[in-house]
Amino acid sequence: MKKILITRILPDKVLDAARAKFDVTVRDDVTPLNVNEAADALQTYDGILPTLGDAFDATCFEQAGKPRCKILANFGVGYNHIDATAAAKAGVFVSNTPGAVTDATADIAMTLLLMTARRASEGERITRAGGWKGWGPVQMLGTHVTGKTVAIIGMGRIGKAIAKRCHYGFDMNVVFYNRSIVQEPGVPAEQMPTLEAALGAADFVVVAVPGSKETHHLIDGNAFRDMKSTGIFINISRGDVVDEPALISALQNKVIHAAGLDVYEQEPFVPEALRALDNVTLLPHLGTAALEVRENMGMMALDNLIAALDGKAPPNKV
Ligand SMILES: NC(=O)C1=CN([C@@H]2O[C@H](COP(=O)(O)OP(=O)(O)OC[C@H]3O[C@@H](n4cnc5c(N)ncnc54)[C@H](OP(=O)(O)O)[C@@H]3O)[C@@H](O)[C@H]2O)C=CC1
Ligand SMILES: O=CC(=O)O
Repeated sequence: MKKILITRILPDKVLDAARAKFDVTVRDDVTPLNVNEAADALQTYDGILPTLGDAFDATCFEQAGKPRCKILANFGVGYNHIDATAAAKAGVFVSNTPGAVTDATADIAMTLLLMTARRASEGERITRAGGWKGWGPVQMLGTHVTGKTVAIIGMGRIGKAIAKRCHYGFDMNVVFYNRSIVQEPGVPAEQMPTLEAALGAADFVVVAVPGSKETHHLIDGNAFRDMKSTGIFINISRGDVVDEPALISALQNKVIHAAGLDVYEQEPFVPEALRALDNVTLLPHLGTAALEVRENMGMMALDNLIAALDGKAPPNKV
């Protein structure tokens, strides 16, 4: 039986399906594999089902030499923790789970957008603490969402699903910035020629690009200065797409109005300065956290792994 490593506990449905085919080791830990552990896994297992943050970087492939492993079947669409070029050189397939994550992640973007605009987490904290003294017409006034302009940065699968929700659900005007021309944004939407133009046009900015060398700190201090001072910033992509200290400074100095975040530069570390701010909504990377979604992601990753260990190209090879 082929030996595989699953680097986090997955839903039972996925683990049962994996155990029916393979000799499975499941790592019972929520911290990512470090470089040494990742290199060791490449030498020990025929296939690996890694996820967020597991350090399959260039150093790990150098360390592993000629690996036993044939595939890194990533659990998730974002694979910025894997050096796909180094993997290809080492003869290791890399696959991901596109599509399985799209709607759930778009829903979390909308959750953040609404919660932040309407000060929902702040209100919840007050209510839970017994601090609500009664309804008042000028109490806890937030930002109205319907009819406003949203700028989507990265108009791929998730960006388009967010655009659909904004346009059809909230009558919002959609503009976007994307690396290449998008022929079919899925809703009436204007592609902006520059990031600056998109940021400047919007009441809400939602970031949905992949993490990569190219997108590292794409959103920096200048980007926040390009936004309206009433603007609300949402990030569901990867933490390091945003310069976090610049975001904190922009919030503290009222360069922008508020922010809603699902991802952070050094997860699970969330800076105290961010946690101290009332005008931010902070979620613990909940984008795909729904059982059916995690099952679908797992089964998709497993299909990729099975294909590669049968000597075929995985269906979702990146
Ligand atoms: N919070 C969470 O739990 C989740 C987060 N994610 C994150 O969301 C990301 C996006 O996923 P998905 O929509 O499926 O990916 P896609 O590949 O479908 O979309 C990414 C889009 O970003 C664009 N893009 C890439 N680089 C740049 C750039 N430098 N400037 C502007 N646009 C750029 C791409 O443009 P082009 O057309 O040129 O390629 C593409 O349209 C994932 O990579 C992952 O990091 C995903 C799932 C859950
Ligand atoms: O962050 C999750 C992913 O699928 O990427």
